[in-house]
Amino acid sequence: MEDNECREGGKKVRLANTPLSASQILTCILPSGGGDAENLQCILRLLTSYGVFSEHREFGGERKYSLTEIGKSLVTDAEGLSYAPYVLQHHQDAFMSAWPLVHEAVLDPTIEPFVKVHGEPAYSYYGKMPEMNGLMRRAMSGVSVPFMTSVLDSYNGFKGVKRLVDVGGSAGDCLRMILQKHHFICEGINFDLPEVVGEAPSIPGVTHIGGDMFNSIPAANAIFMKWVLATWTDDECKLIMENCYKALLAGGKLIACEPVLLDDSNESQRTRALLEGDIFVMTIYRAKAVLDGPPLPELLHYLGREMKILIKAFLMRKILTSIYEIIVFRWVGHRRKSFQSTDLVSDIQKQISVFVEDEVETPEFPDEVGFIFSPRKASTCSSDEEAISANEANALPEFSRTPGIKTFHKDGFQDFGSARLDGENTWSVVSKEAKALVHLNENALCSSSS
Ligand SMILES: C[S@@+](CC[C@H](N)C(=O)[O-])C[C@H]1O[C@@H](n2cnc3c(N)ncnc32)[C@H](O)[C@@H]1O
Repeated sequence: MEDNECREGGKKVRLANTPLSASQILTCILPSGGGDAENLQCILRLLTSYGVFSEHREFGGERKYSLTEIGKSLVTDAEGLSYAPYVLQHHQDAFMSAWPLVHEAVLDPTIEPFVKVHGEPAYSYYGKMPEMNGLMRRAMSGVSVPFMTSVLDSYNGFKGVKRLVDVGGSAGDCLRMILQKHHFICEGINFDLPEVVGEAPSIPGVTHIGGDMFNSIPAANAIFMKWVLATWTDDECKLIMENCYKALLAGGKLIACEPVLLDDSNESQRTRALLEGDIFVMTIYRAKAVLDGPPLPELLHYLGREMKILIKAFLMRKILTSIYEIIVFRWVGHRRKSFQSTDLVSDIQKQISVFVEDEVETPEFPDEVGFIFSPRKASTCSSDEEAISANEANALPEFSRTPGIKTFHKDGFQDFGSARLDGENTWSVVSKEAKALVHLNENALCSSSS
């Protein structure tokens, strides 16, 4: 029986959020009788004080309760989705046992509290517990579907993409929604850990591929990544993003969608949700261990100047001030030689000047503006011009957590402060996209604060 259904006289009925007393609610929970309505009332009153229920009481009469908007978000909808699995997921024993060690993250940030308790990182722990992985997938579906509805209403950057990979895509809901909206995308690849995609439902147009994003990522025109980077350290983010760079075909782009902290530590629900999320990640996922790898300037040089801006933005988390940013990177011209961001968020524009590296060629890509904003002909998968060649598609680079990058430019990171912009066209596109993002963030705010 669904959470918002009840039996009355042996018949299943859907409740219309009519205020009910504790004993009426108890009858819904335990149709065959029993239970203690008084104890239930204690819980209902507390939840009312937290805004999950509204209390209705005529003078001296019985207390009755109806669901508020927050309460409704915990009730499964017609598709079987709700925020409830997310709440349950965050309160599993394995997580709760890490919280008493949260102070350890301050004393010794190199091992996250979860690892201190369980002896291994969260994702490898889930991998051995199918029920934890299952709850994680349901939790992600419940929160991602409403979020993606808002993203897809506002964000227009999938145009022209033929092959899209969702890195860390869980059960594939985000990809399903993107493909349902954008029929020109011929192929969706849901890429996640083998034990996660192994249990994912089959989705038309979507291939589930199991793997490790720290090794390699399937080739694509565009990579979508939501709520993935936020759970990794800066060093790990660099490895993931480098693998994205290797996987993207010429003209491809990375669409990263991540929660970012607000500058102001106010008491709003939104700020609290973000700050709590940050501590959750710190406790469960994100130790600050330094991986073996190339020194930062080497990697930055290898990645190119625009990637430096994103990495720098991540290193300076504070400068990002919106709840969810979509940061899009587009590779233009020749792969590896140069690439140019066209979609940086406004906050980054204001606070980080663009670093122009002399060695990086100015991209020759006259159609860049049109690439994003001009209406494109509806394309089909058979277009030779845009189809990915078999060679390209199969060119999955092998990449380990210790990449052997040799190039080193000692001044790679020092010019970040210099105030040079690289072309009016790019920046007019940037500001258009930034406006769209502001709108998107407002939508995300509405959906997150409901
Ligand atoms: C917070 S969830 C986000 C899920 C999904 N993107 C969404 O927004 O609904 C992070 C995802 O990253 C996946 N993941 C973790 N480590 C990974 C790895 N090394 N390679 C690929 N995916 C990984 C997890 O299994 C999980 O599905």
